[in-house]
Amino acid sequence: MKQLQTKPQNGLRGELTVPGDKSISHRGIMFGAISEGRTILHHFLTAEDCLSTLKAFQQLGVPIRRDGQTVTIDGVGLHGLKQPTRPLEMGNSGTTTRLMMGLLAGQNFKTTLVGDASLSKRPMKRVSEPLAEMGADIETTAGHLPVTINGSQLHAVDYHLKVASAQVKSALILAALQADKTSIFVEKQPTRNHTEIMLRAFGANIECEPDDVTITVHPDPKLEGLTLNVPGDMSSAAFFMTAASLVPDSEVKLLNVGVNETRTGLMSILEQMGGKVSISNLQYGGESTADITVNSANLIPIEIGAKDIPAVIDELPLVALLAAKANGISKITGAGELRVKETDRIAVIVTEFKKLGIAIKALPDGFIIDGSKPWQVKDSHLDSHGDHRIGMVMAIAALLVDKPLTLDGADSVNISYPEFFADLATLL
Ligand SMILES: O=C(O)C1=C[C@@H](OP(=O)(O)O)[C@@H](O)[C@H](O)C1
Ligand SMILES: C=C(OP(=O)(O)O)C(=O)O
Repeated sequence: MKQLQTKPQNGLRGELTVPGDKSISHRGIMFGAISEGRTILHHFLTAEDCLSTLKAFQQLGVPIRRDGQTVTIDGVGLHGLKQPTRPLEMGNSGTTTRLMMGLLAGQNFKTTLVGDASLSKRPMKRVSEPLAEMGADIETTAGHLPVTINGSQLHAVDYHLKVASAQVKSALILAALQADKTSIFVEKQPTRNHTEIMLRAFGANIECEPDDVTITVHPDPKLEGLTLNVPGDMSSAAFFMTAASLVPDSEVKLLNVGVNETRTGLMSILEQMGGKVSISNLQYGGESTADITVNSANLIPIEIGAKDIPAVIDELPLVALLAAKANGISKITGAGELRVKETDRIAVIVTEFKKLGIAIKALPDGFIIDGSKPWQVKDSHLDSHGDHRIGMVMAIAALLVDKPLTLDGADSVNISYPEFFADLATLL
């Protein structure tokens, strides 16, 4: 049980470099592993989820060394992975599991993937079913982990995705690299596009149409290792962007954050709510970065729906917190995907916010929140429910409360942001 910092005396002030992007760190390991030659990742995210990916590829026979945040991968090529001697441990990481299902479906060996209790409850048919249309032979446990993948020759497909999910899309792209012909995928909605951007940088022939939802994948690319600086994770920066907006008298600058536009939903939402956000030092590239400065502001309520969700999917607990301090009623819909994350994030946000007396109501696919009502602590024992993002959002919420609060399961931050509490302390 951790004692949380409650209402700070002064505003939050300072500059921070947040850890490397989780999505890009996972992909850096995976794509480096299946390339020829050496890949070096700088500012790699050394959190549990990305370490699960790193260890899994070591078990697949890929030489990978890590020295702090620098990872060196001696790629074995698309056909050079080796059958592991035991099941691969996915830990808590949905991204590792789903992307690896796509990659391993086309290999010439059998693999079993296992995970922790939370991951073992998350749906895997969303990946195994479309992969089966490509000829993949995957056995799930009633749609969940453990999953056994009997690698086989895959064939090309023309497939319309049924869920707006970058993990499902990425699994299909990785399978399509190993198919007999060219595949075409059409997304329901644009989702984060790191797989497309990064695989192209490694040498894959992937075309993305201007409609942002149609992706053509040509098989059997020659992938070559490269050196990559992982940008700061927008999803981690988002905690401090929210905190700086809500704690009066704050100014926080977040350095070198990835601003890929499939990830900047929180910035647009904050702007629409009257937040004070500005960017500087914009560095264009495959994955652009910028410094983001946020000042405290009085916020107005917002309504967001399905089309807004993918670019802010992991930050929705923070949008709920912003709404809980806005001067009116906010509505978030189209976010049913939150129910199948590390926890049912709709249910746990409502449970935890109610402990602080926040006027929040669950919808099947979102929330209604009345931020005009004052908060009133009803239960001072907060709980992450083992979900890293819930633990961190409750730590930010605590900054707005003037009674002592504790957090159970604070260790869950190690999944995506082990330095979270230390970084927060530097701003106080
Ligand atoms: O592809 C990725 O790296 C991710 C995609 C998203 O999941 P879905 O694809 O399930 O939406 C996101 O929630 C997750 O944190 C990371
Ligand atoms: C949903 C998340 O990750 P994953 O799906 O990789 O477990 C997250 O980081 O919020």
